[in-house]
Amino acid sequence: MSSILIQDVSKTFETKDGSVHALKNVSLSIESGDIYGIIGMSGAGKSTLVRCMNFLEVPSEGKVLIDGKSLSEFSPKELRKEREKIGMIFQHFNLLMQKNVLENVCFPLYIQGKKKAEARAKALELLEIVGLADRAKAYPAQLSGGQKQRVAIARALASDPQILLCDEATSALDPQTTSSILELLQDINQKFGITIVIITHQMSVVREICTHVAIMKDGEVKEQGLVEEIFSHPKSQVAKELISKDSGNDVESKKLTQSEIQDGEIVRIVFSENSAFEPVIANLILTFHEPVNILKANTKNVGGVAKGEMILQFMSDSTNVPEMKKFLTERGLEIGEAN
Ligand SMILES: Nc1ncnc2c1ncn2[C@@H]1O[C@H](COP(=O)(O)OP(=O)(O)OP(=O)(O)O)[C@@H](O)[C@H]1O
Repeated sequence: MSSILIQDVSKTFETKDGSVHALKNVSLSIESGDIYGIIGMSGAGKSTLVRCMNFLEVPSEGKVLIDGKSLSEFSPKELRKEREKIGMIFQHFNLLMQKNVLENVCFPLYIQGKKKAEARAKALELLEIVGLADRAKAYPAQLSGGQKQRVAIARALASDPQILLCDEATSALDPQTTSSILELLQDINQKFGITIVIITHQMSVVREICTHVAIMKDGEVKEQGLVEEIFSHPKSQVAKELISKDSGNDVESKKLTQSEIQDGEIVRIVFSENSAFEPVIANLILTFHEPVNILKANTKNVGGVAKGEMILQFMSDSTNVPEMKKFLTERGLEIGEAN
């Protein structure tokens, strides 16, 4: 397992049209075993940041430390060795189209100096792990996008990496295939303890598997922390925007018109990491035998638990409101005033 520490990293590209400040004083701490999401819109600096993590891009300023060792202090030979610890997968898979699946996975093993038989045995083991052992003889052109990404993952695992960097690895895939690739990445993280960094522009990818997230805009990290915490209490404007654009809303945001709103008390409830794993609102209604208006709901399924917020309105003549609020707080929901 390996940790990555990014300290005050800036990266400036000099172009004929002037300087491009792709990263501005970025600091991140990715712990061993994390699945860490880096999210932001196009041009935010995500790819540049992830390329700095293995020094494919050398920062203009600041340090990158892997397991406490600064990459800038390595000799070119040591850096090559260190890079073997860091696998990478990409949006367009980058497979060798003239080679079959088995030979694609063998390729990094040959570069490490492994003999053909040994390389093939290991490649087959890896293909087994990614669920493609039966396609070893196929060529990339004969595979679906999801299968190609599985081959790329097997190839990335060939050098027994401790870190796997995934640059928009699911962006070219449909939602169902995306989920199956994310499941595979989660499996790999758990089975082999590999630290995974996922670059994406889709919040749904972050909430499906990431433990932590950094939200980038204009070369800066605007917000970072635990995924659950950021989904429950986004602070930055960009986090709020990304969460509201997340197409995976389990409950559609619905605003009732003024005429539909009666004059009962209105509260804002927040589902957080402490919230109960149960259909809380349904149980509230069943327990108190009275209706509750859901004026607005913006909840999402984060790792199987509801996260987000709702605006609720109690019946205007209800005498149960204090007890109903108690019911909600006992289930780990936060209650505040709706504004
Ligand atoms: N080699 C380069 N030379 C000049 N400018 C670059 C270079 N690489 C990246 N940039 C610029 O740096 C900024 C950040 O780019 P980067 O690719 O890191 O963003 P991103 O968030 O990964 O975007 P995308 O999702 O579109 O790939 C952009 O303005 C980009 O044009």
